[in-house]
Amino acid sequence: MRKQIAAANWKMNCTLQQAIDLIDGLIKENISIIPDREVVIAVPFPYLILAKEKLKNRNGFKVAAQNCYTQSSGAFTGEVSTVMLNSIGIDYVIIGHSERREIFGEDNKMLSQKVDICLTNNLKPIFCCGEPLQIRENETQNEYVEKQIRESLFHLESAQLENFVVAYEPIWAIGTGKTASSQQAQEMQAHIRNIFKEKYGGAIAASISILYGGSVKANNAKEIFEKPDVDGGLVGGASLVVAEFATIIKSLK
Ligand SMILES: O=C[C@H](O)COP(=O)(O)O
Repeated sequence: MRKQIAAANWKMNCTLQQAIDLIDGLIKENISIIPDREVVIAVPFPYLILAKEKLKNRNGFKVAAQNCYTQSSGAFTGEVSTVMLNSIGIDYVIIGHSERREIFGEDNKMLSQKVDICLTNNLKPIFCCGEPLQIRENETQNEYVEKQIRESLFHLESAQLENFVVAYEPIWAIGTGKTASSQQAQEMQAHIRNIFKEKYGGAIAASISILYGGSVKANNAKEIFEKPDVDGGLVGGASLVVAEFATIIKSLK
């Protein structure tokens, strides 16, 4: 079911004490989450159980991992599997964040395997896509994003796309303070929905939550989120400040 989602991606930030303060601070805000909305907190692996425990009685709050490996278990030193994440009650996994693609060389094929293993182990992927600056300047961003989606997701059956979340994150807008305009976000997100419509039909396309990510802040979230194909945001820097993220949650439509 399509939901409006405010997702925090803490990335590789926070000591244990900072993580505790951040989650407690959010809880203290006492924001009530209505049924068709969700708040997802993607924390570093060491804090997953803590986040899960603290948020377990909070309606609408979900916990996400920021990555997973392609295999369920075995000799893969340093990796974390979706079987493990499922066993501690994690709800979502961010797949294919541009930092994973760029810094760790994750390609569309590997990401298709990560999506598969998430779905096998009852974890919902938040599948990230988005173009670098040069592609935007060449005006080939629509083809670029379509290729990312086609190569990583088009092998899925329609039923596997229930509860699926996509995050469009133009790389030139991540952590730069340079946000895509709400119009640019809407145009791309309508395009993404149309890609799913052509492959899977209108009902499936309409059921997918498509988030925007890239310098979402308290002062621009409302304008971006009110666009018809923007179902909330994947928020980096601003999710590390309680008051900022609380305002972003309240900006969901
Ligand atoms: O996952 C979040 C995105 O990379 C956006 O990060 P940002 O809000 O710091 O630009």
